[in-house]
Amino acid sequence: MPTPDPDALWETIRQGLSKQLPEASFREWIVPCQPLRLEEDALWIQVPSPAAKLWIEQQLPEEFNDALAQGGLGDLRLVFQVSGTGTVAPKAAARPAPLASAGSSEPAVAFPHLFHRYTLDRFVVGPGSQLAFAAAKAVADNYGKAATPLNMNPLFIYGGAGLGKTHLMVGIGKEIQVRHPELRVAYLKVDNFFNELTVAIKARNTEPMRKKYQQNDVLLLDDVQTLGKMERTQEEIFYILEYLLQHGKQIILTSDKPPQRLEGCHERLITRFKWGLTADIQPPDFETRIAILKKKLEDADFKGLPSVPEDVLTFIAHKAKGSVRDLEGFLTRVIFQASLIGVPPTLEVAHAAFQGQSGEEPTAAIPPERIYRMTAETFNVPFVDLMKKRSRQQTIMVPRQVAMYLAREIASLPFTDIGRSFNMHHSTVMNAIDSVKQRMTRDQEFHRMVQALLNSIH
Ligand SMILES: Nc1ncnc2c1ncn2[C@@H]1O[C@H](COP(=O)(O)OP(=O)(O)OP(=O)(O)O)[C@@H](O)[C@H]1O
Repeated sequence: MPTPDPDALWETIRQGLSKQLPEASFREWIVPCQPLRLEEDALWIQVPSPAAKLWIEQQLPEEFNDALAQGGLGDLRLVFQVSGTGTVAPKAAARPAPLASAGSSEPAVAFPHLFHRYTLDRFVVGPGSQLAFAAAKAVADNYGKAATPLNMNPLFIYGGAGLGKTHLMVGIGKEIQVRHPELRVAYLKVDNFFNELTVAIKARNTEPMRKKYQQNDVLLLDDVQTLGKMERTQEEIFYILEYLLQHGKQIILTSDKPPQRLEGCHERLITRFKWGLTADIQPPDFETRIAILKKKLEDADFKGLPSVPEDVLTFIAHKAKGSVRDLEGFLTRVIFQASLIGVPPTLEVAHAAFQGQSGEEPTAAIPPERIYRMTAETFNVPFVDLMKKRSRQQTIMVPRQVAMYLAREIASLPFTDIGRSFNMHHSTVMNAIDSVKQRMTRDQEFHRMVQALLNSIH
C-alpha cells in the first residue's frame, strides 16, 4: 500500500520523472505541478493551465507510467486538475480494477491508466502498419478459438521509435479483455520487470514474482530489445514465456528490431520470439499522418478548443515525417502555443511552434524538379525519359508514377500541375498515384524503397 501522504508520493514520482525527462522538459512541465490530495487510489495533482494539462496527458503518459512503476506505485491513479478549477473526483465505478504491487501473488498490472487512449479503434491504419494491424485484429478476434490457420503466438511487433507498437499491443489486450472479462491480461515493460526482479533478488524471493506473471492469460511484454544486457531478466522471462506458451496463453511482444537482430539475447529466447508471427510497422505516409492528426483531434482532451484548420494539419504532416509521437507532439505544441497567447491555431502559430521545436527556419517548399530528378536517379532512368518519353515500359512507367506520387506527397502539388510537368491529363496522374499507393500496400519492398526515397528528398 502506498503511504497516504500526497507530498511523499509526488516526490517519488518527481524523482522518477527527473531521471527520464530532459532537464528543460522537467522544468517546464513537472516543476510547476503541485500535489493536492489523495482520494482512495487517486493522487490529485494541480497543473498551472489547461494547456499544461493537455501536454502532460497527451505527451507524457509513458514517462509518468514508468515513474509510477519504478516507484512501486503501479496501482496509483493520477488526476490532473487545472489550478482554480474545482473538478469533482470521478465516481468509483470509473476506476480501474485494483492492481497488485511488486512481489505479491496477485495478478500483474493490467493496463496503465494513462494508456486509456491506446485502443484498436483509435489506431489509424496506413500502408506501413497494415500487416501489424491485421495481425493485431486476428489475435483479438481468434482468442480462445481452437484452430486458427496461422500460429500467431507470440505476436512479435517491431518498428522504429514512436510508431505505435505499444498502442497496438495494448489495444489487442484491451480488445481481448472486453470480450473475455474473466481473463487476466497484463502489460509489462521489460525495464520495469528488471527493477521488480532486482528487488525480489535482494529479498531472495523471486518465486512469487514468477508465479504472478505465469498466472496471466495474455501477457503484453513491451520493449524486449532492452533485454540484451540483462542476463537474469532474460532467464526469468524465458521461464515465464515458456510456461505461458505451454499452457496455450497468448503473448504479444514489441521491439525496435526483428528477433534475429536482437543483440545479446539468448538463442533459446529468440527462438521463442520467432515461433509465431512477426509483423513490422513502418513510418506512416502523408495521408496516414493527416488521418492520425484528425483522429487525435477527436480525443476528449481537444474538445472545446479552437479547431485546427486544414492548412495547419498539412504543414504539421509535412514537417513531422518520422515518429507518430513527434507528429502528435507537434500538433499539441501548436494548440498549446495558440492557447497560451490566446489566438487560434493558424499557420503562423504552426511556423513559430516548428521553429521553437526544431530551432530551424521552416524550409522553403521543395521544387518539384528536384523530386523528379532524384526519382530518375534512384531508378536509374534518364531525366528526360522520365518526363517526356511516351512509353508503357515498366522501367519508365513505374518511376514516373512514383515521381507523381512523391510530388503530391512532398510538395502537395495539385494533380493538374503534376500533369502539366509530364504532359498528361490530371486523371492519369490520379490513377498513377493510386496505383503506387496500392502497390505500396501489397509489396513491402516497394513500400520501403518509396519511403526511403521520400525521406531522402529534403
Ligand atoms: N497508427 C497510429 N494511429 C494513432 N495513433 C498512433 C499511431 N501510431 C502511433 N500513435 C500514437 O503515437 C504515440 C506513440 O506510440 P507508441 O508509444 O505506441 O509507440 P512505440 O512504437 O511503442 O514507441 P517506442 O518504441 O518509443 O516505445 C502514442 O500516443 C500513440 O497513440
